[in-house]
This record gives sequence, C-alpha cells and structure tokens, in this order.
Amino acid sequence: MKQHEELESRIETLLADPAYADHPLHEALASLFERYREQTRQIERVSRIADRYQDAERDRGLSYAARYQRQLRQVEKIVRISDRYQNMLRDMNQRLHWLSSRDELTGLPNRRHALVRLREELQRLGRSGGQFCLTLADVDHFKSINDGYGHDVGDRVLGAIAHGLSEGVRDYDVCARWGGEEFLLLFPHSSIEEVQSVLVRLRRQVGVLSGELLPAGAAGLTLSFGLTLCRDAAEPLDAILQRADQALYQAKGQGRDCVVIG
Ligand SMILES: Nc1nc2c(ncn2[C@@H]2O[C@H](COP(=O)(O)OP(=O)(O)OP(=O)(O)O)[C@@H](O)[C@H]2O)c(=O)[nH]1
Repeated sequence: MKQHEELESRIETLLADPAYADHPLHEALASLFERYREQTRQIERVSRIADRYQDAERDRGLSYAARYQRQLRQVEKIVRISDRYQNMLRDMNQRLHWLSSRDELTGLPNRRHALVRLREELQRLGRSGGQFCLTLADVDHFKSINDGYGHDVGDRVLGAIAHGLSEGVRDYDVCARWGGEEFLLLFPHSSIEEVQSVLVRLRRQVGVLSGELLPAGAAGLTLSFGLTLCRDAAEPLDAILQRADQALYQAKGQGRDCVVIG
C-alpha cells in the first residue's frame, strides 16, 4: 500500500510541477488520474453497499463460511480493479519520465539526461577507475542553412545529424542533444585514439548527409569537435565540460571541420 501511496504522491507532484504544464501528456495524465480517483470512490461506494448487503444476508441466516467466501470474492474483485489502475498509472509515469529525458526534435537524450549520465560515469570512475572521453560537436555555419533553406530544412538537418551520430556510436556510448546545433558524445572506457577513429567515421557520415538533404551546389555539412579525456573521478564535471568547450572553440577558430583535443 505504501508503494501505491508513493506513486500517487509522485504523480500529484508531477502534475503540480509547472515545468510539465505544457507537456502533451500532462492533460492525459491529469484526466487519467481523476478517473482513477473516481474509480476509487466508486469502489468505496460498492464496498459500503456490499457491507450493507452482507448484513442483510446475515439476517437471512447464511453460514459464516458462505459469508466469508462472498466477502473474499468482493475483495478479490476490488484488488483486481485497483491493480489494473495502478499498473496504468505506473506505465504512464514511466512514459512521462522517458519523455522528460528526451529532446523533442531529434529524439536524442536531452541535456538533463546527458548530465545525469556524465555524473554516473564520474561515479563509476571513482569506483572502478579507468577513463572516459567527452566530445562536444557543433554543426558548422548552421545559421546559413536556416537562412538559406529555411528553418524546416534546418530542423531536418539536425534530425539527420542526430540520427547519424547516434547510429555511429556503440550502444553504451551516449549521444545527446546538448542544445541548439550542438551535440554531446560520451565514450565510456575509451582512449583519445579510439574516439578519434570513431570521429573520422562520424564526420564521413555527416558529409554524406549534405547530398541527401541540401540542394546540389550547397556547401557540405561539417562538424567541429572538442574532445577531452577524463581519468580523475575527483575532477568537477564543470571543469571537464569547460575543457571540451574550449577545445570546440579552438576548433571553430582553426577554420572548423576538425577535431581539437583539450
Ligand atoms: N532549425 C533550427 N535551428 C536552430 C535550432 N536551434 C538552434 N538553431 C539555430 O542554429 C544557429 C546557430 O548559429 P550560430 O551560433 O551563429 O552558429 P553557426 O552558424 O553554426 O556558426 P559556427 O558555429 O560558428 O560555425 C542559429 O541560427 C539558431 O537559430 C533548432 O532547433 N532548429
């Protein structure tokens, strides 16, 4: 029962959170939750009626065993209904949680989720040692794509790049949309050399997208990368991110379409 109460209180908190007020699932969850409450009220009413009914049965001289069986069936029915609604609420809750960690345009994990994964990776480093690499990737001259071909084409390009990057890394790497036209790639258990060779492949894939998404004669799509290695679990996350960001900044300064190690 405690679990159910916790779930209900969690849903109430989510519904009251202004951050989700405009979320497409907010209204659906609110209606479902109200329905669930109404069902609970109905079950309580049924329960009260059942109690009165049982009193009447007693008057008619039913045996204790028969009365017990009747009551048991009532309870089983109520539990079944209640379980069904609890499961529905749990599924909705899980879906809401999943959506809140995704970027709507690209379907990639969002910045919030990337930060959670980065903190987890630092904790893992503290427990078992090793290393990981972090890369920030930024689409070059993306503004000119929006300006030249329109925002919709810009959105499609971002979606296609996101797809190309996430398909090009391992399952346990993280490819997230860091914001705007910037992506974050986290490579657990990887050296700089290993990541460099992955980036060669990713850059080639992104280059191919130009021909598929932009008119003939358009400048090719390229990305600039800032890459950094982390071995020290005690290093603050901000410092690691700043190193990757500085390296990315240098990559832009060096004429773009390149990888700089920071
Ligand atoms: N279509 C689209 N454009 C976006 C989105 N997010 C950010 N942008 C655009 O991305 C562009 C980024 O422009 P800048 O920061 O000047 O960078 P840039 O043109 O890529 O130039 P460099 O990074 O210096 O190579 C801006 O025009 C933003 O409006 C989005 O979700 N969709």
